Amino acid sequence: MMLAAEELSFGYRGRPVGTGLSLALRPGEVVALLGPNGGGKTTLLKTLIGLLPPIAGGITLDGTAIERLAPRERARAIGYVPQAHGGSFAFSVLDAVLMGRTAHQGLFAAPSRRDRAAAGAALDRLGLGALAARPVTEISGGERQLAMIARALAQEPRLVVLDEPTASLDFGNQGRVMAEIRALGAAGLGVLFTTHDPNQARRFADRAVLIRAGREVGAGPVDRVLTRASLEALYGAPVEIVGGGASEPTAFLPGTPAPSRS
Ligand SMILES: Nc1ncnc2c1ncn2[C@@H]1O[C@H](COP(=O)(O)OP(=O)(O)OP(=O)(O)O)[C@@H](O)[C@H]1O
Repeated sequence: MMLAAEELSFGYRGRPVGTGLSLALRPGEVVALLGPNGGGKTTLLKTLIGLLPPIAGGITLDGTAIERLAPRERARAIGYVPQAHGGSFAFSVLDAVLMGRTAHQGLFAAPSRRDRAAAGAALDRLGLGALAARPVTEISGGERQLAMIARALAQEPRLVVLDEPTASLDFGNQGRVMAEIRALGAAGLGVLFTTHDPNQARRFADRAVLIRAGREVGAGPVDRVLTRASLEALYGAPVEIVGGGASEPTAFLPGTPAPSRS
């Protein structure tokens, strides 16, 4: 399944955020979307999945205009993990994940055995099995974020769109979630995620799209697009590059180094 946007203008009523943006997400491909705060990443994601109407331009899923698909068809095709937020109702973790199955169920139908199996598998995959019965209001922010990812996976979508999926996660869980995202790509899903960490994009994504003030300023394979110069231009701030020897990994560091402390 392919998601494509052509010459998209997007934004809110009376407040355009971005223009002239074209982007394609193909099966088996992991794409990272990077850019400064307020640059339009979340607005673009919401537009791509049909939560916000485009101001101009078109979005298609396998060639069909997205607005011609019923919300249920869209929900089956694309899993969406919004940016982490605090307040929610005291559903159990399992029930929250089961809600990802809504697009597969009949109206008001109780979850089927298949729904429960998909939810259980998604919980186990993210290491949340032991938390299944806990209210989502009584788990940590990071655990809630993992539960939201499990909910999107329980949906068994063909494409997954994630807004800062590792924002509140500890170092170990960042690695676990990114490995999971990589695995989704390897399993043939198209994955689009936003991140503020170019190292994460470089390590786990195939392609990167850079947006600034709602306009694309770079797109292509991560090794080509993510350079010191492109990141300094993207964020308008100095970036240092470390490593990069023959067998050494390269990493980007924000800012300039502190003066020697010795
Ligand atoms: N509901 C809204 N109504 C009107 N304007 C909004 C709304 N939400 C966000 N904006 C504005 O749209 C612009 C883009 O915001 P958006 O959240 O898409 O940026 P972002 O790149 O995701 O930022 P961040 O990295 O800080 O999450 C900003 O100027 C923001 O103030």
